[in-house]
Amino acid sequence: MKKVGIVGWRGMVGSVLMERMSAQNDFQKFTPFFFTTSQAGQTAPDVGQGTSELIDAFDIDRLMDMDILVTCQGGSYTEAVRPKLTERGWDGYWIDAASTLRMDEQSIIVLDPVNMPVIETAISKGIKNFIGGNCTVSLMLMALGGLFENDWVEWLTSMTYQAASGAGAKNMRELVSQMRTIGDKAAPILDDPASAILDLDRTVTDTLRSDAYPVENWGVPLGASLIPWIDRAMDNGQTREEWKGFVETNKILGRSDNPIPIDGQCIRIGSMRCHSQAFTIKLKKDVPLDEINAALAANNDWVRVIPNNKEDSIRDLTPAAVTGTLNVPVGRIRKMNIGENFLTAFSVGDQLLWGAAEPLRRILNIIL
Ligand SMILES: NC(=O)C1=CN([C@@H]2O[C@H](COP(=O)(O)OP(=O)(O)OC[C@H]3O[C@@H](n4cnc5c(N)ncnc54)[C@H](OP(=O)(O)O)[C@@H]3O)[C@@H](O)[C@H]2O)C=CC1
Ligand SMILES: N[C@@H](CC(=O)OP(=O)(O)O)C(=O)O
Repeated sequence: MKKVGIVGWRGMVGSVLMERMSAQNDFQKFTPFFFTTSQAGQTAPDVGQGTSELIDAFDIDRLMDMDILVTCQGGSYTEAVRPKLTERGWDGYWIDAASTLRMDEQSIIVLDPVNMPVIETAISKGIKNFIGGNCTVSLMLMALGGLFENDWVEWLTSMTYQAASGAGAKNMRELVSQMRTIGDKAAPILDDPASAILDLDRTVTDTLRSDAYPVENWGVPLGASLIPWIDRAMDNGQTREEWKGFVETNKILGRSDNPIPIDGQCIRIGSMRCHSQAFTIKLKKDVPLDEINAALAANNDWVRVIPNNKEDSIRDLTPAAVTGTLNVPVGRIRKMNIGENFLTAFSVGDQLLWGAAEPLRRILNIIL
């Protein structure tokens, strides 16, 4: 059996990956070795193959002994360790959640329901770095894969509503703690049915602006507000999250030489782990809506086309409905007033599953 080293298994993405791998019996297919940057010598998780010790994740000799390394440890770990393994001539497969190597020529961004041919070509050419894509990009492609597969997209904008989990575990906790603070401060007014609505509103606003509101991680209120900025600034006014939409999508589709223009605005909202996106899509031709719906639904096993009516949309096309599942609903699909070649749609997806862990466990299985 192949030896697979797993780094970052107890972080947020790593924990979701471990859950999925256990649920799918992946650990029966290889011999796992668990690495750590901080707990070497402590007991490793027992995934059905007995107990073992955690190995130092900076021990290059031990890493070199692995056939495949899977890391959810983050970009600084990748930067510190991957070059050392290359220098020492390690020939194994590197599977990584971090963005560091995504645009590297020696790497492929993996999303096999969408780019299996690109992955197969890469494996046959001897590519060894297989990197999970940006969550927003992967979820957009899972939702709209049918349009790209048919080469109908001339250009696309994506306006996002991104969950707290994309910023990490501490930020998720802080969002809930912000919600609690609002609830606590508003409770006396809320509990009095005769209270004036403007008193309630003023109390919430005062809470948002007060020192009691916890903003250590977000820097500003997210609960009962939003944050119109994700990741760092690029020179052209985009954020890096917005930049990834163009470069990563085209790399995943294997069309970096003939890219589809993609841009938009990425916004943080107060959902826990589901990213949502509203699309404006310029089609290359006037494709009838029933053909569009059929192509979207047929693209992969997880996309769900939601009929464009109130009942279905508010029930099935929300973070509350999707969180913790692999379903990627896409709905609110219609031609826009501005012309028959203009399509709008809205999608939701769990950013820790298809947005992070699932493409990694699937590429591991493909390589095995
Ligand atoms: N968050 C996301 O939505 C996405 C993240 N990614 C990428 O995945 C990588 C990892 O992200 P994420 O999972 O959010 O990182 P986390 O911060 O949750 O975990 C990273 C590491 O922190 C260490 N750690 C220290 N204290 C704790 C603790 N109390 N509980 C758990 N782990 C702890 C662990 O390493 P050790 O055991 O060695 O101490 C762990 O592997 C990043 O590169 C990120 O860019 C990719 C797609 C989406
Ligand atoms: N940037 C994403 C999460 C993430 O980790 O993205 P990336 O893997 O591209 O760094 C978000 O904040 O929602």
